[in-house]
Amino acid sequence: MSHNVPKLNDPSLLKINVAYVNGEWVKAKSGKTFEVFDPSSGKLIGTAPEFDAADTQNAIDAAAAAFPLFRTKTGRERSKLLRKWYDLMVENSEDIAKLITWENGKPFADAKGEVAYAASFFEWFSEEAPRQYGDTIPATIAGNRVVTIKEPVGVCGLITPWNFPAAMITRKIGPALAAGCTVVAKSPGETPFTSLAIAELAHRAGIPKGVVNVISALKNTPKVGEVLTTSPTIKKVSFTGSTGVGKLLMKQSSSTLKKLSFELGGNAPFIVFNDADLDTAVTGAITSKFRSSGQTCVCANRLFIQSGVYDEFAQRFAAKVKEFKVGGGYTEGVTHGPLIHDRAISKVNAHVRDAERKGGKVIQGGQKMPELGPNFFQPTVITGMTTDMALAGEETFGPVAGLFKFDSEEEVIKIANSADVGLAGYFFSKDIRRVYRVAEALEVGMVGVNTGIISDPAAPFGGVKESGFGREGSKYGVGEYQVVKMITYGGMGQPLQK
Ligand SMILES: NC(=O)c1ccc[n+]([C@@H]2O[C@H](COP(=O)([O-])OP(=O)(O)OC[C@H]3O[C@@H](n4cnc5c(N)ncnc54)[C@H](O)[C@@H]3O)[C@@H](O)[C@H]2O)c1
Ligand SMILES: O=CCCC(=O)O
Repeated sequence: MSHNVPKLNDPSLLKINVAYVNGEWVKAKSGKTFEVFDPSSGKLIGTAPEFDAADTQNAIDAAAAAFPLFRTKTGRERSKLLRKWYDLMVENSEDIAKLITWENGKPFADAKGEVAYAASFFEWFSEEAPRQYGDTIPATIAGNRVVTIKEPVGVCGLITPWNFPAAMITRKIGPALAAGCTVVAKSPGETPFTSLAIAELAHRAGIPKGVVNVISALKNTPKVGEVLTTSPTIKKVSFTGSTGVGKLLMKQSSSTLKKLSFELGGNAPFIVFNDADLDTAVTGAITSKFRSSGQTCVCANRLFIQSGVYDEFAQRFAAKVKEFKVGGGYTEGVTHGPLIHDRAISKVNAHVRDAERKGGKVIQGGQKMPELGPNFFQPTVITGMTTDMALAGEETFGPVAGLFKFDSEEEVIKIANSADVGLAGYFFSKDIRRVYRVAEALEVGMVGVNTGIISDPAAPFGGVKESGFGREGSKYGVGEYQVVKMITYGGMGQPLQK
């Protein structure tokens, strides 16, 4: 087989034309399907069912029917199911990674890293499931006793993007199941096959029918989204994607006042102060900016370098970027794959051309790579960036690093915080007082100090401002899928005098 068509150890993990509803593999009632393409070669991978409103409603009904029993399972029982699912993810990691590379394009080594990351959410939440404690609260009213218990919020609608076809869906399903919720997960239209393979592993793990439903749509996505956000049966929507779509989904959800968690777009500042360890800063910038070819919501978008180290940083950073090998994700030695589609290429190209027009200097890359395929772009470094450029105000979501020069700490904090969004921020410094000061001053949900990698199932992931609200992973993750119920026991009498 050509390197573009991976041979799976277990071919039954590739689900063509079917989605997973109520424990069964089903087609769209209309029989309609949509095509999914390999972003490296542009070739067809296969077709997936184009679910419509009625199909989505069936999945919601299945999740609703499964909820009353699933919510009564003990935390330990739910833990065992998640643990089994985790074990199956690990056992099948090679195949899941092949699917990720095929439909997303990221290099196979990165895809394997994503599977480990994705599985780690099942592991983490299998450990959280049995430990969902309430409170005992001293009452103000004599004779009353007050306690709280945590209850699952109900049926959840989950919507995830293509950039982490495995990890975004497990980061939502893991805590939902730990809390005792049942779910309808809409897989991304660009990368449905990874999610569907994970659904097959749910089946094999013995997750009861209807608890996990994974559906697919491309053209019908807005309709499916509307059903998930307006159905009175759905009590919670968790969405990862762009800020624009987040705003629409929030508006739609207002009709039934759902509980919401939104992980939206970012525009991460990445700041290198004169006193930074430059080797660490260059390594951090490489990993933060170019992870998944710049297509992560926490990728550095604006790199602010203090004037004393600007030239040296730029030269060392560009030299590292020059060493990248761009190509198809299965090719040995390839470090960076394609972008997801031609719209992503157009946006990246527009940001580079705009920067050039306004005086920026491309010192590395800067061009499309049609010789490799339609969706490849050279990893790019631009110096002389200014705040009037498109890249400064808008997330590029691609392999372009724009270097801005700054002089003072006050100046850079002001510019960094001028964005409407606030997901991740990074900075590099060896001054302990500055480290505290700047970490506290940045208007973001997550800060990396002297590191470019912050993603960890144990750490709360989420943003502020127009990057959304809610936290995924960590000890806070399950709470997003629970409601706190307060119970007051009246007439309990006063404590006995001893
Ligand atoms: N904060 C995070 O954790 C995070 C993670 C990944 C991506 N993102 C953001 O997502 C963006 C890139 O992804 P994208 O362009 O695919 O985003 P997008 O918002 O267009 O799509 C994300 C998901 O939402 C679905 N969707 C799109 N329109 C919808 C609608 N009307 N109703 C229901 N679902 C709908 C898509 O099918 C996809 O599955 C970037 O802005 C990035 O920062 C954020
Ligand atoms: O792109 C969004 C998620 C990235 C991550 O979890 O590190």
